[in-house]
Amino acid sequence: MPDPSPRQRGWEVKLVLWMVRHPVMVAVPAVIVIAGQRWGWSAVAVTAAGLAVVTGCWYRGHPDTFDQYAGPYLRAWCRRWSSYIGPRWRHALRACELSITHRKTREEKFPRITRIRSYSTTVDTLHLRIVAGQQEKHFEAKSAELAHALRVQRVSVEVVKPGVIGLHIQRREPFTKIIPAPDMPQQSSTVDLKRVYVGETEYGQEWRIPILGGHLFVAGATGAGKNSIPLALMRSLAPLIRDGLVRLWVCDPKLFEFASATPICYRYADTAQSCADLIADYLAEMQAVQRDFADRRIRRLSVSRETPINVLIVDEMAALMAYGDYAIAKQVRGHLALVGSQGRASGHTMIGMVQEPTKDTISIRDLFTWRICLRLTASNHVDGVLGEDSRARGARADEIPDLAETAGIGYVVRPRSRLPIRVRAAYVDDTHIAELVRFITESPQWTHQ
Ligand SMILES: Nc1ncnc2c1ncn2[C@@H]1O[C@H](COP(=O)(O)OP(=O)(O)OP(=O)(O)O)[C@@H](O)[C@H]1O
Repeated sequence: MPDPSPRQRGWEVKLVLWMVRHPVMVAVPAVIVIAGQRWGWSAVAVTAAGLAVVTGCWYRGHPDTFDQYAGPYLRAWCRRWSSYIGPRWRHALRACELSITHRKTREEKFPRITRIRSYSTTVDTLHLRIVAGQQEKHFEAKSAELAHALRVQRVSVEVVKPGVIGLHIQRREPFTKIIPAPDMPQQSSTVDLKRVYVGETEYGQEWRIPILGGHLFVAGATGAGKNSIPLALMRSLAPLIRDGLVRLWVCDPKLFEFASATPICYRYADTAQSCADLIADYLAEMQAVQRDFADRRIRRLSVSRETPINVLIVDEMAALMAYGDYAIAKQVRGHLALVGSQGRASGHTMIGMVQEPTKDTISIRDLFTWRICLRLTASNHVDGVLGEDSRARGARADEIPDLAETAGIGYVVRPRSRLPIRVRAAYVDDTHIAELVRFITESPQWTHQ
């Protein structure tokens, strides 16, 4: 490597590099000028007006295709030149100490935006080629300051590839409306067990989670809307419950949340002792299935009436595992640890809900494969639920306001990039539960109990 020169790169070289990086910004004016000189300016104006009319008709006439194919690019283009334009962008980065000054030339170097996408009206995704000497941790540490400097609500950070990071910029609250309860599919075969509908993501896409091959942990302060997650799953799985392919084992120590769904539960318990008994039976059933699989040399579950998926829903886990009677808590802790560590392959899935997700209250926290973090009261609980540094990367679950309008809003972490994504569960109220119970119990296939 040569020694750094005290001279800066020439302006004409910078201009050429800018033109190479922004070919569209060079090509469009060039085409307009050439076309204007060749066919006349009125022809250019008529063509431009025609294009605007066609785009307008597409926008108004076919929102589905427009929002999918054209919307993200057009919005991103507008944002590029309105929000992330050079001086404004550089000012924000400089204010947050996210630029690097060359030791000799004193030239400031800024991470360069290589890509912008606006998949929804509320969230922009930027790819940045960072300057040598920077890493994603610098951006994580400054994400709150950067959000203020850009006048947006939240900035999340992910690594895209070496030297390139992604910034996900939430401009305003994406969830201003309640997400309607999931439709109940008519046929079991139409439900993909690896992608069961629960709600929506901040990108305006469906939020789906697997129900087979792991366990689900839902953390949220009181009133955060934890129950909407298992209830939304129950509606999405309705035909499988009806056909005996999914069996629900529900521990409801609060005596309230799932009471109206009792008719469709395979087992239901609402006192500490009966919940402990239910969990003991669930474990015994799991071990019987495992023995049977071992005898028959079965290595993979094929879902059928004989070998259904067993879903154990434990509301308010801390009440059973930490706060209540010592002997019951000890038994429940041991049994749930076995379910958590061994239930995957035999189709024994656990959904645990908790208000205070500390390691002391929920000793088996790490056995859960998928985690959802709704509104929490303490910032240091967020990493405990979603994994190390999740809050720094943008999962600000403790900043979700404690309001009825924000119930069901939370974060999940994208498995590969570990990017926190804001999500909202669909809202299932008493009438939807009654409809679910009727759908299942009034069907001739219902032979569960
Ligand atoms: N997904 C949702 N969308 C909109 N509102 C919701 C949603 N889920 C719940 N709510 C509202 O928030 C209230 C509290 O929800 P819920 O009882 O599920 O919270 P919780 O987290 O289980 O609280 P607790 O632990 O105290 O039982 C509900 O009565 C409902 O009005």
